[in-house]
Amino acid sequence: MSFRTQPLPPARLNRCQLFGPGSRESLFQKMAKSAADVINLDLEDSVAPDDKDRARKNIIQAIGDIDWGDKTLSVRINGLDTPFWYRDVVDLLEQAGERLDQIMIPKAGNASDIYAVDALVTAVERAKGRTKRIAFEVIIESAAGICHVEEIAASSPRMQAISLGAADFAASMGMATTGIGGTQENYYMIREGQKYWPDPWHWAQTAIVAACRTHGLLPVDGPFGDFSDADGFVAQARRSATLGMVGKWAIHPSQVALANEVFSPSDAAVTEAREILAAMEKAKAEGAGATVYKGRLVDIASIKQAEVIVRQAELIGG
Ligand SMILES: CC(C)(COP(=O)(O)OP(=O)(O)OC[C@H]1O[C@@H](n2cnc3c(N)ncnc32)[C@H](O)[C@@H]1OP(=O)(O)O)[C@@H](O)C(=O)NCCC(=O)NCCSC(=O)C[C@H](O)C(=O)O
Ligand SMILES: [Mg+2]
Repeated sequence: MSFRTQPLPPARLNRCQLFGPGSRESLFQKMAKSAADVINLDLEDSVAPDDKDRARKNIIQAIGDIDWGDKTLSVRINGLDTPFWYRDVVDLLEQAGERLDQIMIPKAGNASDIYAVDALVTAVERAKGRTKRIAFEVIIESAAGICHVEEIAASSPRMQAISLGAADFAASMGMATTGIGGTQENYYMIREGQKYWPDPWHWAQTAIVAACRTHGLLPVDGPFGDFSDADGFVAQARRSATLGMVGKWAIHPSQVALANEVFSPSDAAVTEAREILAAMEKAKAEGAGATVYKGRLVDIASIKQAEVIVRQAELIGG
């Protein structure tokens, strides 16, 4: 273990982030009543340029008017390459109530992007005497973003989470697909005549997980575009969970329960984790650093693995 110990991420649930366009205010109440842990009201790519002003007004009003319960409430601002983002930040921070928790910064390319938003947010917070510090979540969705993911993760104390945005990422990388996440038909290997489809998002996800874990942030898998394909969504989410991601976006309400299910440890997994912790307590009391549980080795590293599952279960209330 390095001299610097690994920081824990924010202790909050982030199993599902439900998105909805800021221009479709009829969805807001339904989003608030959903089972998603995080709500992302969008000002960016799901809102047409001519609708940006109206969407901003809708969102500012809804932040105060709607009962968002105990959800994390986040607004995705426009990218720093647009003329919209500064107005998003200024209007939100000047006019929206303290219920707003987080700003999502899309298409981050390097730490300076986060620095710029931080400077503006800090100035408006001070000018308006806002008492709650707005948190940041960032989307990695470009070649530059993935190259600089570690400096982005370290860029500001406001940082809480990083997501992979598969659609823009694919475009920026020049990937030959129009799919948003999931298996890609032409990304396959052949062994003894059998096709096998590896995961083209795997390496980017792993880079995001490593950067997040190094800096105590929540790594999140982004959108899965084909909301009629529940099996495909679940397979993608399970791969992400196995790699260490804590949740996934939903771009349709049908995906919320699927994400919550995948990113909540099963009762059997929690029971097993607690049994491993108990077995290791017993081993420690007997002066041993390792023992056998259900015929397999468990040791001090197993304690940390089991604690990941138990911590998540405790957050959920299990
Ligand atoms: C995808 C949609 C446009 C589909 O909308 P719609 O045609 O209305 O869906 P349905 O008729 O199937 O809806 C069934 C009921 O569910 C309600 N509904 C629909 N969407 C939502 C929602 N997001 N939250 C809550 N409730 C929702 C409908 O009103 C129906 O209700 P009822 O009539 O009472 O039964 C739409 O789902 C949508 O706009 N989704 C979000 C799109 C979005 O925000 N996209 C941005 C994120 S993805 C992205 O940006 C890519 C990323 O950056 C990257 O680069 O990868
Ligand atoms: Mg995008």
